[in-house]
Amino acid sequence: MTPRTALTIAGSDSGGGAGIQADLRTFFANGVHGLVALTAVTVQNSLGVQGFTEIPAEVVCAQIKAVASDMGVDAAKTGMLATAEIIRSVAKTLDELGLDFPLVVDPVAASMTGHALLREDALEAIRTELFPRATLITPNLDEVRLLTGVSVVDPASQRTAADALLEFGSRWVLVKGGHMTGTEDCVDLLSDGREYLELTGPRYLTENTHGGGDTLASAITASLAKGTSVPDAVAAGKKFIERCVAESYSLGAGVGPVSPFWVLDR
Ligand SMILES: Nc1ncnc2c1ncn2[C@@H]1O[C@H](COP(=O)(O)OP(=O)(O)O)[C@@H](O)[C@H]1O
Ligand SMILES: Cc1ncc(COP(=O)(O)O)c(N)n1
Repeated sequence: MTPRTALTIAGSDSGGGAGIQADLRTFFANGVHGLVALTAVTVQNSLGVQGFTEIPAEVVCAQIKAVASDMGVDAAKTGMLATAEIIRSVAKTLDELGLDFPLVVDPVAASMTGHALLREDALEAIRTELFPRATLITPNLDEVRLLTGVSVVDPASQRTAADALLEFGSRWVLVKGGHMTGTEDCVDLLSDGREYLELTGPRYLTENTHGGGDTLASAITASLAKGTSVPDAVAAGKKFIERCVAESYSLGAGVGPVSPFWVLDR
């Protein structure tokens, strides 16, 4: 049977733990066919990002159009978008395609090692060009602070942040709580402004969470590609990432990747 398709518009991680590498293995693990529009080539390993080169915006858009016109896209996600020009061109291309599929926007600004993955002022372009077109946005707490100025430290400020982010025009927001310190559990808050759903899971004691945000967003995108509702897709994604964090591993001298290998024993 032909599987559903999910498109990732994102950068390559030479270390294989984040970016399109994480997206493709997550799509595979969740039974959807992965399509790719590459935005940038990063030079990175477990210690950080040494640099990146962006792909010309017209080539990014040509990749999207090539797969959409021939194979069809059931859901899409964006990760590292590198420049404001790429962001504006992707938004225009999605409009030209009619955007008749769910879009998950992970507003990736920097790697977890603190290295910029966006040229200056490009986060503002994600906010104005992509958030209004998004079914769901999935910022982490650093991105929440950059986008809204809200520092999330507890459930009340997480809710304030969700409300502030929804003002930017996405249908749903997931405020990820992985970086909330001093909490026993990892709580992500999903909201559309009417419902506020807390997704709570254990916090595993590991430093090896490289690629966690990409893996969560692509697991959600895979479920959306199969026609699942946003709350159910996010709940399934949270369960998936939890297991990937639990089974993460050390590789290199720095931060190791989350791991979807457990699906092979399912
Ligand atoms: N130590 C951990 N144990 C369990 N789940 C985690 C852990 N760290 C992050 N997560 C989960 O992984 C996902 C990614 O979260 P987060 O770390 O906040 O974002 P990002 O990877 O984009 O920085 C979230 O669902 C979060 O709850
Ligand atoms: C190409 C690419 N995309 C995304 C990330 C973010 O992942 P993380 O926050 O785990 O470093 C990354 N490091 N590289």
